[in-house]
Amino acid sequence: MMAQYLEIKAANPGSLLFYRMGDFYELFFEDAEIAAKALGIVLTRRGKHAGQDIPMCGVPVERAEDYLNRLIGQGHRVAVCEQIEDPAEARKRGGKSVVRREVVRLVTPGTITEELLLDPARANCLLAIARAPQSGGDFSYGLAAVDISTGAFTVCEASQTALEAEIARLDPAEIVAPESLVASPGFARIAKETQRPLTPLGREAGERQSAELRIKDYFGLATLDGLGALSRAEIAAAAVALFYIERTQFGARPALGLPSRLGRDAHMEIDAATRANLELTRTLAGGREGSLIAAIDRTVTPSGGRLLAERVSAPLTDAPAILRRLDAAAFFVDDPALRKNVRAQLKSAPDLARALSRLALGRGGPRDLAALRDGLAAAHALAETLPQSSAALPEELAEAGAAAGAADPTLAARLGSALAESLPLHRRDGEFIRAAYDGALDELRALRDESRQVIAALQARYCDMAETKQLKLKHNHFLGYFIEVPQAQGERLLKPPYDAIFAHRQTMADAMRFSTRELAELEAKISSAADEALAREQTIFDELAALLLAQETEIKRAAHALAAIDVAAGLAELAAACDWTRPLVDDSLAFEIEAGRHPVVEAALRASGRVFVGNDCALSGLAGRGGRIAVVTGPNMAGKSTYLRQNALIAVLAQMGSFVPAARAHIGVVDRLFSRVGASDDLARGRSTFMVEMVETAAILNQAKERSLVILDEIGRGTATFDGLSIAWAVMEHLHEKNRARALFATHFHELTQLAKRLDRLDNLTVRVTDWNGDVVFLHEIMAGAADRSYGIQVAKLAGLPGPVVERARNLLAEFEAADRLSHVDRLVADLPLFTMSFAASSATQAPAADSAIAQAQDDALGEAIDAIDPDELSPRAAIEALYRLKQLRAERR
Ligand SMILES: Nc1ncnc2c1ncn2[C@@H]1O[C@H](COP(=O)(O)OP(=O)(O)OP(=O)(O)O)[C@@H](O)[C@H]1O
Repeated sequence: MMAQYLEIKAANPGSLLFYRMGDFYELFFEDAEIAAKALGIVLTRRGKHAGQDIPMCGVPVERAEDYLNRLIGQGHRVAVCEQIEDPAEARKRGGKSVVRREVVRLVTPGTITEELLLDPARANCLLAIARAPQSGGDFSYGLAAVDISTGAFTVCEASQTALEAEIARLDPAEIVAPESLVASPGFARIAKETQRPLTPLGREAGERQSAELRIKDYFGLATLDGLGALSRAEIAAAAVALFYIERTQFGARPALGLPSRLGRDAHMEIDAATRANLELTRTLAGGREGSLIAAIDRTVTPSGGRLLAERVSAPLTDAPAILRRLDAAAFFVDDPALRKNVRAQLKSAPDLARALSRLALGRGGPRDLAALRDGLAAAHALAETLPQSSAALPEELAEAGAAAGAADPTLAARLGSALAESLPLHRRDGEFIRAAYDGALDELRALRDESRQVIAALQARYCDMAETKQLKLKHNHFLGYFIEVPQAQGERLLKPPYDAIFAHRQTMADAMRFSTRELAELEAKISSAADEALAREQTIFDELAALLLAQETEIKRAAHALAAIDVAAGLAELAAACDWTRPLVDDSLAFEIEAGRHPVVEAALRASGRVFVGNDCALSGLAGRGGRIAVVTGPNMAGKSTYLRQNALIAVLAQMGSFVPAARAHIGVVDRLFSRVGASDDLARGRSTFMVEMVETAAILNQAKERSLVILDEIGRGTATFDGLSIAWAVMEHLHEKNRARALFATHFHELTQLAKRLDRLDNLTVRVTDWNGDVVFLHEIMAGAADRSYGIQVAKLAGLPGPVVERARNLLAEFEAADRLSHVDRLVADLPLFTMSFAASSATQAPAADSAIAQAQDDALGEAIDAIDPDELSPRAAIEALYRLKQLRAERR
């Protein structure tokens, strides 16, 4: 057995091996040590290998999902190895034969389908990445995102700079990529930053020649033309995803939809840092509570919740598409009665897509059939309810309504008549088909049950025959049916004439057990009828599953339609309950918010009986001229960060197709959102607060454009005052002159407000506070102008700093203010050349540090170019071209 174990283990490196032995999955050697620690279960020893004890631990098969869940949650992968023959078969081959076993599945974070292992509110995305060289020496990355639990399959393409943001949008549970890509320095850095499990795949996964073939083969297509114009990188990524799925599922084929392509610019680009800062789908601490999604989620189905999360993560950039979604939400806002009705119907709709996927993988159970029964019934009911509205249905809902009714309406009824009232978890337990559904099954069950009744009646007869009233008929797994009598009676039955009828089976401490030929015959009849009934039920299960899978496309469409209706109705519910308004979204550079609020802070304040003060924001600009920048000054705790974030969130909400928390909002589509908010150390990655801040600021200055929205909170505060002020100053000039993005900039450097004198698209805003008996009172109102002072000392007093410290600080402040820092700044504003001029001068003479940064980038480019060459795949001509390119890169380096 150990030889077999070691062979299977060697064939599945990188995974913990769950080795099936009877009712347990056992783990051995290092696997046992890892699992025992991870699961908190007992580590034992069994036998010896190479003279050493073999560490071992095990988990019962019945509870394996629970343990798998915990292992996957901790980032492990598990190979599940089953017995694939009956132990009796093995015995026939000889006493020492080992039961045949095979790994039937690799369980990895990105390929799970079990309800217990999945988060109902989140998609479980497996992300495959591949890259293809482009003319000019750059690379293009293909990303294929597959959710096996629902069959969703999308592909898109990204440049090196956009790759990180795309990964953050997809929020994968696991990333897979060909080994050669994982080893390349540029990719390795990005992959590490994502902190997601990364699985490198062997050379065959990324082979370009076979990529198209793999996709055609999986989907039974003659050509890929029907999928739209997929790029080479996208085809490669899709093929990598399919390669990995086939490898982990061992022949079982998840019911995947055809890969659908997302245009490069279809979504607002939001990098990982901005997502984290704005707490879109989880808070900085990592939880859902307190995030934007938690504040706006009013959906009533798991798939609706997942679609909403997907939309929050990927706001659209196409104004007509945004309007379509807004129309759907507005329709439900305007018809509260219909909304209520629709939401009530949705509540009874279980997770159609996930149940269907489990069935397709052969992992479904009776409850998945029931989910399809209820889900399809709800879908048909909704398809009938929607058109009953008095107003015309908006396009999105009309399409969803039609899709909801697309699956064969007899399916739900068929399942309804087939399935029993209460259902077991596993199909192997049987008893899930209703009586009178299938004649053959009814007969087998009757045979089994009649024999059981005959047995029950036997007890009285055997009492007479054995001349005792103390005889009982019992059943256990080991003996089957047997007769039990007390010891003294048993002794009697061992003797004639009784021994001719009663055959001794077992002697217990105070009882004896017997059998009879009649009992054995009846037992055989029961068990064969029970076995046959169970087999018949399995056949019926397979027939029902096949019927459902034949309608796979229609059911998936219905599932998606339910989710879309749920999202629209949920957003309408939110808008109505919280008094949100429909934003005006177009292709201008507008950004006009009236009385905007922060959805999460407002909800928190409301919960404690306080009111959020709405604030306006005007950043509109003209194409070619760029948007406006607002510099917000004001005391600590006044509400600057809240104001900055709320405006970014309003843009996200509007572009995902939601109403917004404002009295009025006009937003010209934002194509990239950047935020640098709050300070957070990233010691795990070896970066200080200031370094993180500068890296994120650098990304913004290098990438923001006219259509971007930029939120900068207290840039430069993590270093010495004048360094910080100088950096903040230069950053603002760059934003105004070069990036020209719409931007909000909160700062404690009051000196920066002077810049409004020189930069025409810059406005100063401040948050109103009043001084009441020496204490600061926050009014949270944003108004034009600059703060006269920081009130830092008053806030420190509020926070409970000891009185003498506060007093001393007051005196020091008075002295510092006397030193008159401001007048110095006034001079600066008048004297310093504007950024554009200094920029022109400085780009002529590159600083040495910049030189070395460029050289470093060129080294990287050279390295990447070498990495991209796959000698086995090069034609002679491509080889020559590659050589020229390398020489050229080297020449540039000199
Ligand atoms: N518009 C508002 N209406 C009501 N309360 C608000 C509003 N804005 C902010 N607050 C309250 O003020 C608190 C502080 O806000 P915020 O963190 O935005 O201040 P800040 O000016 O950025 O402070 P600091 O400069 O110290 O970072 C919030 O937690 C919230 O309770």
